[in-house]
Amino acid sequence: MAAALLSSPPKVIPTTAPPVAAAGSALLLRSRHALAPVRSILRPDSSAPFNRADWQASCAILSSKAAAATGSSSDKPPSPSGDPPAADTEPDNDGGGNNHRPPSAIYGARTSLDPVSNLPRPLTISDLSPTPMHGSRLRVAYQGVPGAYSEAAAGKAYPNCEAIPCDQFEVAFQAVELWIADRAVLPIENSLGGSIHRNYDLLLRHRLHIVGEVQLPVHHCLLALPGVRKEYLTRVMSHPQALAQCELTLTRLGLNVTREAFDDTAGAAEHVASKGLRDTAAIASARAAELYGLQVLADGIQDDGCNVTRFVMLAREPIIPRTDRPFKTSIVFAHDGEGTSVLFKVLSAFAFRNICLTKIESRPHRHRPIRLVDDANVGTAKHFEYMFYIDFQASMAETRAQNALAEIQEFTSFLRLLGSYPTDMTPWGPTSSSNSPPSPSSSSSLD
Ligand SMILES: O=C(O)C(=O)C[C@]1(C(=O)O)C=C[C@@H](O)C=C1
Repeated sequence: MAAALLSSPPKVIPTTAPPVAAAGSALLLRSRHALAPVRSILRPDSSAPFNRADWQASCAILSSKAAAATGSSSDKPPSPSGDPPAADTEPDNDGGGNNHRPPSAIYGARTSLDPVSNLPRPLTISDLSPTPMHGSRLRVAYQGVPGAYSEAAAGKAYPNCEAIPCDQFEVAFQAVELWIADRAVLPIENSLGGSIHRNYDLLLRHRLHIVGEVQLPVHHCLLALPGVRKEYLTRVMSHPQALAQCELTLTRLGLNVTREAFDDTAGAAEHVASKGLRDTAAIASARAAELYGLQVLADGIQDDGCNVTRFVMLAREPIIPRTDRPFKTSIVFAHDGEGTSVLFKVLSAFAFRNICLTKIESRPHRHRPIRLVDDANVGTAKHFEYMFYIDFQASMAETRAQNALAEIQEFTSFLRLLGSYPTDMTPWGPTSSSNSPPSPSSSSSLD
Protein backbone atom coordinates (compact mmCIF):
# COMPACT_ATOMS: atom_id res chain seq x y z
CA MET A 1 0.00 0.00 0.00
CA ALA A 2 1.58 3.24 -1.05
CA ALA A 3 1.58 6.07 1.42
CA ALA A 4 -0.65 8.92 0.39
CA LEU A 5 1.62 11.84 -0.36
CA LEU A 6 -1.23 14.26 0.12
CA SER A 7 -2.36 13.85 3.63
CA SER A 8 -4.52 16.50 5.24
CA PRO A 9 -7.08 18.59 3.37
CA PRO A 10 -6.83 20.37 1.07
CA LYS A 11 -5.08 17.48 -0.61
CA VAL A 12 -4.85 19.17 -4.00
CA ILE A 13 -1.90 21.40 -3.49
CA PRO A 14 0.36 23.53 -5.55
CA THR A 15 3.89 22.22 -5.15
CA THR A 16 5.40 25.02 -3.11
CA ALA A 17 3.71 28.12 -1.90
CA PRO A 18 0.04 28.78 -2.62
CA PRO A 19 -0.65 31.75 -4.89
CA VAL A 20 -1.17 34.18 -2.05
CA ALA A 21 2.13 33.25 -0.48
CA ALA A 22 3.74 33.58 -3.87
CA ALA A 23 2.36 37.05 -4.20
CA GLY A 24 3.60 37.87 -0.73
CA SER A 25 7.12 36.79 -1.46
CA ALA A 26 7.18 38.81 -4.66
CA LEU A 27 6.08 41.81 -2.66
CA LEU A 28 8.75 41.34 -0.03
CA LEU A 29 11.52 41.01 -2.54
CA ARG A 30 10.45 44.02 -4.50
CA SER A 31 10.18 46.06 -1.34
CA ARG A 32 13.79 45.58 -0.38
CA HIS A 33 14.73 47.87 -3.22
CA ALA A 34 12.20 50.39 -2.05
CA LEU A 35 13.80 50.42 1.38
CA ALA A 36 17.08 52.00 0.38
CA PRO A 37 15.92 55.63 0.56
CA VAL A 38 14.44 55.06 4.01
CA ARG A 39 17.71 53.60 5.19
CA SER A 40 19.70 56.54 3.92
CA ILE A 41 17.39 58.96 5.76
CA LEU A 42 17.89 57.12 8.99
CA ARG A 43 21.58 56.48 8.63
CA PRO A 44 23.37 58.95 6.43
CA ASP A 45 26.48 56.78 6.76
CA SER A 46 25.11 54.01 4.61
CA SER A 47 28.43 52.20 4.46
CA ALA A 48 28.20 51.33 8.16
CA PRO A 49 26.91 47.86 9.00
CA PHE A 50 23.20 47.87 9.57
CA ASN A 51 22.05 45.12 11.90
CA ARG A 52 18.72 43.73 12.96
CA ALA A 53 18.50 45.89 16.09
CA ASP A 54 19.04 48.96 13.91
CA TRP A 55 16.20 47.85 11.70
CA GLN A 56 13.87 47.37 14.62
CA ALA A 57 14.80 50.78 16.01
CA SER A 58 14.26 52.33 12.58
CA CYS A 59 10.85 50.77 12.32
CA ALA A 60 9.90 52.03 15.75
CA ILE A 61 11.01 55.56 14.83
CA LEU A 62 9.11 55.43 11.57
CA SER A 63 5.93 54.16 13.20
CA SER A 64 5.96 56.76 15.97
CA LYS A 65 6.57 59.57 13.47
CA ALA A 66 3.80 58.22 11.29
CA ALA A 67 1.40 58.10 14.20
CA ALA A 68 2.20 61.69 15.18
CA ALA A 69 2.02 63.30 11.78
CA THR A 70 -0.79 63.97 9.30
CA GLY A 71 -0.86 64.62 5.53
CA SER A 72 -0.92 62.67 2.32
CA SER A 73 1.66 60.68 0.46
CA SER A 74 3.33 62.06 -2.60
CA ASP A 75 4.90 58.74 -3.44
CA LYS A 76 5.00 57.44 -6.91
CA PRO A 77 3.01 54.24 -7.43
CA PRO A 78 5.03 51.11 -8.04
CA SER A 79 6.00 50.57 -11.67
CA PRO A 80 3.47 48.48 -13.59
CA SER A 81 6.06 45.78 -14.15
CA GLY A 82 6.93 45.75 -10.49
CA ASP A 83 10.59 46.00 -11.35
CA PRO A 84 12.84 47.66 -8.78
CA PRO A 85 14.48 50.95 -9.66
CA ALA A 86 17.63 50.22 -11.64
CA ALA A 87 19.83 52.44 -9.48
CA ASP A 88 18.89 50.69 -6.27
CA THR A 89 21.56 48.15 -5.47
CA GLU A 90 21.24 47.98 -1.70
CA PRO A 91 22.14 44.58 -0.27
CA ASP A 92 19.22 42.70 1.26
CA ASN A 93 20.79 40.85 4.13
CA ASP A 94 21.95 41.75 7.57
CA GLY A 95 25.48 40.59 7.09
CA GLY A 96 24.74 37.35 8.84
CA GLY A 97 23.53 35.57 5.77
CA ASN A 98 19.85 35.92 6.66
CA ASN A 99 17.48 38.02 4.69
CA HIS A 100 15.86 39.71 7.65
CA ARG A 101 13.32 42.23 6.55
CA PRO A 102 11.72 44.70 8.91
CA PRO A 103 7.96 44.95 9.06
CA SER A 104 8.20 48.22 7.18
CA ALA A 105 9.69 46.36 4.27
CA ILE A 106 6.24 45.39 3.12
CA TYR A 107 5.04 48.96 3.12
CA GLY A 108 6.06 49.75 -0.44
CA ALA A 109 8.32 52.40 -1.96
CA ARG A 110 8.37 55.30 0.48
CA THR A 111 10.92 58.03 0.54
CA SER A 112 9.71 60.35 3.27
CA LEU A 113 8.45 60.19 6.81
CA ASP A 114 4.96 61.37 5.99
CA PRO A 115 2.19 59.51 7.79
CA VAL A 116 0.83 57.57 4.88
CA SER A 117 4.29 56.27 4.16
CA ASN A 118 3.99 53.55 6.74
CA LEU A 119 0.54 52.32 5.94
CA PRO A 120 0.42 49.14 3.95
CA ARG A 121 -0.41 49.89 0.35
CA PRO A 122 -3.06 47.75 -1.31
CA LEU A 123 -1.97 44.78 -3.35
CA THR A 124 -2.08 45.44 -7.06
CA ILE A 125 -2.18 42.95 -9.90
CA SER A 126 1.52 43.57 -10.55
CA ASP A 127 2.32 42.29 -7.05
CA LEU A 128 0.65 39.02 -7.93
CA SER A 129 2.71 38.18 -10.98
CA PRO A 130 6.31 37.47 -10.08
CA THR A 131 8.71 39.61 -12.09
CA PRO A 132 12.48 39.63 -12.29
CA MET A 133 14.00 41.02 -9.14
CA HIS A 134 17.30 41.96 -10.74
CA GLY A 135 15.80 44.91 -12.55
CA SER A 136 16.65 43.74 -16.03
CA ARG A 137 15.21 41.59 -18.82
CA LEU A 138 13.51 38.36 -17.89
CA ARG A 139 16.08 35.56 -18.00
CA VAL A 140 14.70 32.46 -19.66
CA ALA A 141 16.55 29.13 -19.58
CA TYR A 142 16.18 26.73 -22.51
CA GLN A 143 17.91 23.53 -23.54
CA GLY A 144 20.23 23.80 -26.51
CA VAL A 145 22.40 26.43 -28.14
CA PRO A 146 21.40 29.58 -30.07
CA GLY A 147 19.38 28.63 -33.12
CA ALA A 148 17.53 25.81 -31.28
CA TYR A 149 13.74 25.76 -31.54
CA SER A 150 13.59 26.08 -27.79
CA GLU A 151 15.30 29.46 -28.09
CA ALA A 152 12.60 30.54 -30.55
CA ALA A 153 9.94 29.25 -28.14
CA ALA A 154 11.50 31.33 -25.33
CA GLY A 155 11.25 34.38 -27.60
CA LYS A 156 7.63 33.64 -28.41
CA ALA A 157 6.73 33.18 -24.75
CA TYR A 158 8.70 36.16 -23.50
CA PRO A 159 9.53 38.69 -26.22
CA ASN A 160 12.65 40.67 -25.40
CA CYS A 161 13.79 38.12 -22.82
CA GLU A 162 17.40 37.18 -22.27
CA ALA A 163 17.51 33.56 -23.44
CA ILE A 164 19.97 31.43 -21.47
CA PRO A 165 21.21 28.27 -23.23
CA CYS A 166 21.57 25.14 -21.07
CA ASP A 167 23.19 21.90 -22.12
CA GLN A 168 20.50 19.66 -20.61
CA PHE A 169 16.83 19.89 -19.67
CA GLU A 170 17.73 19.27 -16.04
CA VAL A 171 20.10 22.24 -16.04
CA ALA A 172 17.27 24.49 -17.21
CA PHE A 173 15.15 23.34 -14.25
CA GLN A 174 18.03 23.97 -11.88
CA ALA A 175 18.78 27.38 -13.37
CA VAL A 176 15.31 28.51 -12.29
CA GLU A 177 15.48 26.82 -8.90
CA LEU A 178 18.83 28.50 -8.20
CA TRP A 179 17.60 31.94 -9.37
CA ILE A 180 20.04 31.99 -12.28
CA ALA A 181 17.00 32.24 -14.54
CA ASP A 182 13.48 33.54 -13.96
CA ARG A 183 11.73 31.04 -16.21
CA ALA A 184 12.47 27.87 -18.16
CA VAL A 185 10.84 27.08 -21.49
CA LEU A 186 10.92 23.36 -22.28
CA PRO A 187 9.40 21.18 -25.02
CA ILE A 188 6.79 18.79 -23.73
CA GLU A 189 5.25 17.26 -26.87
CA ASN A 190 5.41 17.41 -30.63
CA SER A 191 2.55 16.81 -33.05
CA LEU A 192 4.57 14.20 -35.00
CA GLY A 193 7.12 12.84 -32.53
CA GLY A 194 4.88 12.70 -29.44
CA SER A 195 5.81 13.34 -25.83
CA ILE A 196 9.21 14.43 -24.60
CA HIS A 197 9.23 11.94 -21.73
CA ARG A 198 12.31 13.31 -20.04
CA ASN A 199 10.52 16.55 -19.30
CA TYR A 200 7.47 14.77 -17.88
CA ASP A 201 9.78 12.96 -15.47
CA LEU A 202 11.64 16.15 -14.57
CA LEU A 203 8.39 18.01 -13.88
CA LEU A 204 7.72 15.51 -11.12
CA ARG A 205 11.26 15.48 -9.79
CA HIS A 206 11.48 19.26 -9.52
CA ARG A 207 9.24 21.70 -7.73
CA LEU A 208 8.60 24.26 -10.46
CA HIS A 209 5.17 25.38 -11.63
CA ILE A 210 3.81 25.48 -15.16
CA VAL A 211 2.86 29.13 -15.74
CA GLY A 212 2.17 29.06 -19.48
CA GLU A 213 2.46 27.21 -22.75
CA VAL A 214 3.49 28.11 -26.29
CA GLN A 215 2.96 26.17 -29.46
CA LEU A 216 5.71 26.65 -31.98
CA PRO A 217 5.49 25.60 -35.63
CA VAL A 218 8.74 23.78 -36.31
CA HIS A 219 10.21 24.10 -39.79
CA HIS A 220 13.22 21.84 -40.37
CA CYS A 221 16.00 22.34 -42.92
CA LEU A 222 18.75 19.99 -44.08
CA LEU A 223 22.00 21.88 -43.53
CA ALA A 224 25.54 21.20 -44.73
CA LEU A 225 28.81 23.03 -45.26
CA PRO A 226 28.88 25.31 -48.32
CA GLY A 227 29.69 23.35 -51.48
CA VAL A 228 28.58 19.98 -50.06
CA ARG A 229 26.04 18.10 -52.22
CA LYS A 230 23.40 15.61 -51.07
CA GLU A 231 25.20 12.76 -52.82
CA TYR A 232 28.27 13.26 -50.60
CA LEU A 233 26.32 12.67 -47.40
CA THR A 234 26.77 9.52 -45.34
CA ARG A 235 25.38 10.79 -42.08
CA VAL A 236 22.72 13.15 -40.75
CA MET A 237 22.67 14.33 -37.16
CA SER A 238 20.09 16.12 -35.06
CA HIS A 239 17.95 15.97 -31.95
CA PRO A 240 16.15 12.57 -31.87
CA GLN A 241 12.78 14.33 -32.09
CA ALA A 242 13.88 16.21 -35.21
CA LEU A 243 15.21 12.99 -36.80
CA ALA A 244 11.87 11.32 -36.07
CA GLN A 245 9.92 14.27 -37.51
CA CYS A 246 11.84 14.02 -40.82
CA GLU A 247 12.19 10.24 -41.11
CA LEU A 248 10.01 9.73 -44.19
CA THR A 249 11.34 12.78 -46.01
CA LEU A 250 14.96 11.68 -45.55
CA THR A 251 14.09 8.42 -47.27
CA ARG A 252 12.09 10.22 -49.95
CA LEU A 253 15.07 12.46 -50.70
CA GLY A 254 16.99 9.29 -51.57
CA LEU A 255 19.60 9.86 -48.89
CA ASN A 256 21.60 6.83 -47.88
CA VAL A 257 22.62 8.16 -44.49
CA THR A 258 23.02 6.93 -40.94
CA ARG A 259 21.11 8.88 -38.30
CA GLU A 260 22.99 10.20 -35.32
CA ALA A 261 21.37 11.72 -32.25
CA PHE A 262 22.60 15.04 -30.93
CA ASP A 263 21.56 17.03 -27.85
CA ASP A 264 19.75 19.69 -29.87
CA THR A 265 19.21 20.61 -33.50
CA ALA A 266 21.31 23.78 -33.49
CA GLY A 267 24.08 21.97 -31.58
CA ALA A 268 24.23 19.46 -34.44
CA ALA A 269 24.55 22.32 -36.96
CA GLU A 270 27.29 23.93 -34.88
CA HIS A 271 29.12 20.57 -34.69
CA VAL A 272 29.01 20.03 -38.46
CA ALA A 273 30.35 23.56 -39.00
CA SER A 274 33.03 23.62 -36.32
CA LYS A 275 34.40 20.16 -37.20
CA GLY A 276 34.26 20.85 -40.95
CA LEU A 277 32.30 17.62 -41.59
CA ARG A 278 31.77 17.39 -45.34
CA ASP A 279 30.02 14.01 -45.25
CA THR A 280 27.49 15.03 -42.60
CA ALA A 281 24.32 17.12 -42.64
CA ALA A 282 22.37 18.49 -39.72
CA ILE A 283 18.61 18.91 -39.36
CA ALA A 284 18.00 22.32 -37.80
CA SER A 285 16.39 25.71 -38.31
CA ALA A 286 17.20 28.25 -41.02
CA ARG A 287 18.43 30.49 -38.22
CA ALA A 288 20.96 27.81 -37.20
CA ALA A 289 22.21 27.81 -40.84
CA GLU A 290 22.73 31.56 -40.62
CA LEU A 291 24.42 31.43 -37.22
CA TYR A 292 26.85 28.63 -38.10
CA GLY A 293 27.49 29.46 -41.76
CA LEU A 294 25.82 26.42 -43.31
CA GLN A 295 23.89 26.15 -46.56
CA VAL A 296 20.30 24.94 -46.76
CA LEU A 297 20.23 21.78 -48.90
CA ALA A 298 16.51 21.20 -48.42
CA ASP A 299 13.84 23.33 -46.78
CA GLY A 300 10.73 22.18 -44.90
CA ILE A 301 11.77 18.54 -44.58
CA GLN A 302 9.41 17.68 -41.69
CA ASP A 303 7.09 14.83 -42.66
CA ASP A 304 3.99 16.94 -42.13
CA GLY A 305 3.54 20.62 -42.98
CA CYS A 306 1.86 21.18 -39.62
CA ASN A 307 4.70 20.21 -37.33
CA VAL A 308 4.13 21.88 -34.00
CA THR A 309 5.98 21.55 -30.71
CA ARG A 310 4.27 22.51 -27.49
CA PHE A 311 6.51 24.08 -24.86
CA VAL A 312 5.69 24.81 -21.23
CA MET A 313 6.96 27.78 -19.28
CA LEU A 314 8.13 27.04 -15.74
CA ALA A 315 8.59 29.34 -12.77
CA ARG A 316 9.36 29.11 -9.08
CA GLU A 317 5.91 30.41 -8.17
CA PRO A 318 2.52 29.56 -9.63
CA ILE A 319 0.40 32.19 -11.30
CA ILE A 320 -3.04 33.09 -10.03
CA PRO A 321 -5.60 31.24 -12.17
CA ARG A 322 -8.22 33.41 -13.86
CA THR A 323 -11.45 32.92 -15.76
CA ASP A 324 -11.30 35.84 -18.20
CA ARG A 325 -9.49 33.82 -20.86
CA PRO A 326 -9.09 30.13 -21.74
CA PHE A 327 -6.97 28.31 -19.20
CA LYS A 328 -5.47 24.85 -19.09
CA THR A 329 -4.59 22.90 -15.97
CA SER A 330 -2.01 20.11 -15.68
CA ILE A 331 -2.03 17.46 -12.96
CA VAL A 332 -0.19 14.24 -12.20
CA PHE A 333 -1.56 11.40 -10.08
CA ALA A 334 -0.97 7.83 -9.01
CA HIS A 335 -3.37 5.29 -7.50
CA ASP A 336 -3.27 2.14 -5.44
CA GLY A 337 -6.39 0.55 -6.84
CA GLU A 338 -6.72 -2.16 -9.45
CA GLY A 339 -6.10 -0.65 -12.87
CA THR A 340 -8.96 0.49 -14.99
CA SER A 341 -11.68 1.27 -12.47
CA VAL A 342 -9.70 4.13 -10.93
CA LEU A 343 -8.79 5.53 -14.33
CA PHE A 344 -12.43 5.29 -15.35
CA LYS A 345 -13.46 7.23 -12.24
CA VAL A 346 -10.85 9.92 -12.88
CA LEU A 347 -11.99 10.38 -16.46
CA SER A 348 -15.63 10.51 -15.44
CA ALA A 349 -14.88 13.23 -12.84
CA PHE A 350 -13.97 15.41 -15.84
CA ALA A 351 -16.60 14.09 -18.24
CA PHE A 352 -19.53 14.71 -15.89
CA ARG A 353 -18.45 18.33 -15.58
CA ASN A 354 -17.97 18.82 -19.30
CA ILE A 355 -14.26 19.40 -18.88
CA CYS A 356 -12.30 18.45 -21.98
CA LEU A 357 -9.00 16.66 -21.61
CA THR A 358 -6.29 17.69 -24.06
CA LYS A 359 -3.57 15.23 -23.09
CA ILE A 360 -3.05 12.01 -21.13
CA GLU A 361 0.40 10.61 -20.59
CA SER A 362 1.62 7.77 -18.42
CA ARG A 363 5.13 7.26 -17.11
CA PRO A 364 6.61 4.55 -14.91
CA HIS A 365 5.98 5.14 -11.22
CA ARG A 366 9.21 6.59 -9.90
CA HIS A 367 9.30 4.87 -6.49
CA ARG A 368 7.38 1.71 -7.31
CA PRO A 369 7.57 0.80 -11.01
CA ILE A 370 6.45 -2.81 -10.42
CA ARG A 371 3.89 -4.29 -8.06
CA LEU A 372 3.96 -7.99 -7.25
CA VAL A 373 0.56 -9.59 -7.03
CA ASP A 374 0.77 -12.89 -5.21
CA ASP A 375 -1.78 -15.41 -6.32
CA ALA A 376 -1.49 -19.01 -5.10
CA ASN A 377 -3.03 -20.42 -8.27
CA VAL A 378 -1.04 -18.59 -10.92
CA GLY A 379 2.16 -17.61 -9.11
CA THR A 380 3.42 -14.08 -8.62
CA ALA A 381 2.20 -11.67 -11.24
CA LYS A 382 3.89 -8.35 -11.88
CA HIS A 383 1.88 -5.22 -12.57
CA PHE A 384 3.56 -2.14 -13.91
CA GLU A 385 2.73 0.99 -11.93
CA TYR A 386 2.33 4.40 -13.52
CA MET A 387 2.11 8.08 -12.87
CA PHE A 388 -0.65 9.62 -15.00
CA TYR A 389 -0.38 13.14 -16.36
CA ILE A 390 -3.52 14.91 -17.50
CA ASP A 391 -4.03 18.34 -19.10
CA PHE A 392 -7.59 19.65 -19.07
CA GLN A 393 -9.30 22.73 -20.42
CA ALA A 394 -10.38 24.63 -17.32
CA SER A 395 -8.92 27.08 -14.85
CA MET A 396 -8.43 26.24 -11.21
CA ALA A 397 -10.41 29.40 -10.53
CA GLU A 398 -13.48 27.52 -11.80
CA THR A 399 -15.62 25.61 -9.33
CA ARG A 400 -16.05 22.68 -11.73
CA ALA A 401 -12.25 22.20 -11.87
CA GLN A 402 -11.93 22.44 -8.09
CA ASN A 403 -14.75 19.91 -7.64
CA ALA A 404 -13.28 17.54 -10.20
CA LEU A 405 -9.94 17.51 -8.38
CA ALA A 406 -11.61 17.21 -4.99
CA GLU A 407 -13.37 14.11 -6.28
CA ILE A 408 -10.24 12.67 -7.89
CA GLN A 409 -8.25 12.98 -4.70
CA GLU A 410 -10.73 10.60 -3.07
CA PHE A 411 -9.54 7.63 -5.11
CA THR A 412 -5.92 8.53 -5.88
CA SER A 413 -2.95 7.97 -3.58
CA PHE A 414 -1.04 10.94 -4.96
CA LEU A 415 -2.22 14.07 -6.71
CA ARG A 416 -0.16 17.11 -7.64
CA LEU A 417 -1.23 20.24 -9.43
CA LEU A 418 1.52 21.11 -11.90
CA GLY A 419 0.00 24.42 -12.96
CA SER A 420 -3.08 26.30 -14.15
CA TYR A 421 -2.11 28.63 -16.97
CA PRO A 422 -3.38 30.48 -20.05
CA THR A 423 -3.86 28.37 -23.16
CA ASP A 424 -1.76 29.46 -26.13
CA MET A 425 -4.46 30.75 -28.49
CA THR A 426 -2.14 32.43 -31.01
CA PRO A 427 -3.06 31.34 -34.52
CA TRP A 428 -0.46 29.59 -36.62
CA GLY A 429 -0.58 28.50 -40.22
CA PRO A 430 1.69 25.99 -41.96
CA THR A 431 5.22 26.16 -40.60
CA SER A 432 7.37 28.98 -41.91
CA SER A 433 11.13 28.99 -42.00
CA SER A 434 11.45 31.83 -39.52
CA ASN A 435 11.95 30.15 -36.16
CA SER A 436 13.17 33.44 -34.82
CA PRO A 437 14.92 34.09 -31.51
CA PRO A 438 13.78 36.53 -28.79
CA SER A 439 13.55 40.05 -30.11
CA PRO A 440 12.15 43.31 -28.79
CA SER A 441 9.84 43.52 -31.78
CA SER A 442 8.22 40.09 -31.28
CA SER A 443 4.52 39.69 -30.57
CA SER A 444 3.01 39.90 -27.13
CA SER A 445 3.95 37.74 -24.19
CA LEU A 446 1.61 35.04 -22.97
CA ASP A 447 2.41 35.33 -19.31
O1 LIG B 1 16.78 20.77 -30.56
C1 LIG B 1 16.07 21.77 -30.55
O2 LIG B 1 16.21 22.69 -31.33
C2 LIG B 1 15.01 21.84 -29.55
O3 LIG B 1 14.58 22.91 -29.24
C3 LIG B 1 14.50 20.57 -28.99
C4 LIG B 1 13.30 20.00 -29.70
C5 LIG B 1 12.67 18.87 -28.86
O4 LIG B 1 13.12 18.56 -27.80
O5 LIG B 1 11.68 18.30 -29.33
C6 LIG B 1 12.27 21.04 -29.85
C7 LIG B 1 11.51 21.17 -30.93
C8 LIG B 1 11.63 20.27 -32.08
O6 LIG B 1 10.52 19.43 -31.99
C9 LIG B 1 12.87 19.47 -32.05
C10 LIG B 1 13.65 19.43 -30.98
